[in-house]
Amino acid sequence: MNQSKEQRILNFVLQNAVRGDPCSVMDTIDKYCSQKEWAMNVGNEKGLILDKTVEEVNPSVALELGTYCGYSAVRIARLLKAGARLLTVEFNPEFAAIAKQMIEFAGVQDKVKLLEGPSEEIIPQLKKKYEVDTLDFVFLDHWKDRYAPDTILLQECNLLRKGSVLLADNIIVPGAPEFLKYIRNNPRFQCTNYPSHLEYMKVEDAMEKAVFLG
Ligand SMILES: CCCNc1ncnc2c1ncn2[C@@H]1O[C@H](/C=C/CNC(=O)c2cc(-c3ccc(F)cc3)cc(O)c2O)[C@H](C)[C@H]1O
Ligand SMILES: [Mg+2]
Repeated sequence: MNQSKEQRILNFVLQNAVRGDPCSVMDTIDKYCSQKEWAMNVGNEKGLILDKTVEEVNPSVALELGTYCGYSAVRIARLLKAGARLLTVEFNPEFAAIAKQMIEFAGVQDKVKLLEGPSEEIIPQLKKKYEVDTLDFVFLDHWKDRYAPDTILLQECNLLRKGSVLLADNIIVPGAPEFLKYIRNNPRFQCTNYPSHLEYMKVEDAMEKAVFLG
């Protein structure tokens, strides 16, 4: 059976990146996806906005919704302090398997826990099953129509505290209109928009940061 694009990306990393070097893994994925096959990794331009936000928050517990190939999991995990952890959620078994290998090759597996399943099932389990008190940082990059319901679910599950930071990808392309409407009209969130470009393209995109005010 012929390989998937995601398998080709992983193979390119395994053959060309430096094992144990997260930046080498990120650069190799970006090289492949800009020169050979486009893929929906957050990429290096929006990745810098992600980096700055993670460094600013310096989270002890971070959550990512939508692991895909693991590019942003590697990107986030490389910046985490000793003892901090990233929980990343992916419901497609093929992508979860690829991301697991990507995360291990990058050498950040000790900081990352990949949770396989749909976010609407995993989020309510975070406190009891995954020993989470509250989340310091959440990166939303899964199906765009799920950003708003999952943000509501995070609140219902008492997983946000005063100062928790949400960062959402793809505010312009593909767009997350319901999320924007919800978060920008909600007095419990302080929102900031970060204009950028779609990964590997000259198309405008943006990220939205939303700080929970408690
Ligand atoms: C219902 C279950 C919800 N719960 C879930 N629970 C767990 N995992 C979930 C859930 N919902 C989805 N996932 C996983 O997350 C990933 C999904 C990621 C989705 N990302 C996009 O669609 C996108 C598109 C473009 C784009 C831009 C321009 C174009 F022309 C084409 C494409 C660019 C971008 O940066 C993008 O992030 C992964 C594929 C999928 O299995
Ligand atoms: Mg995205």
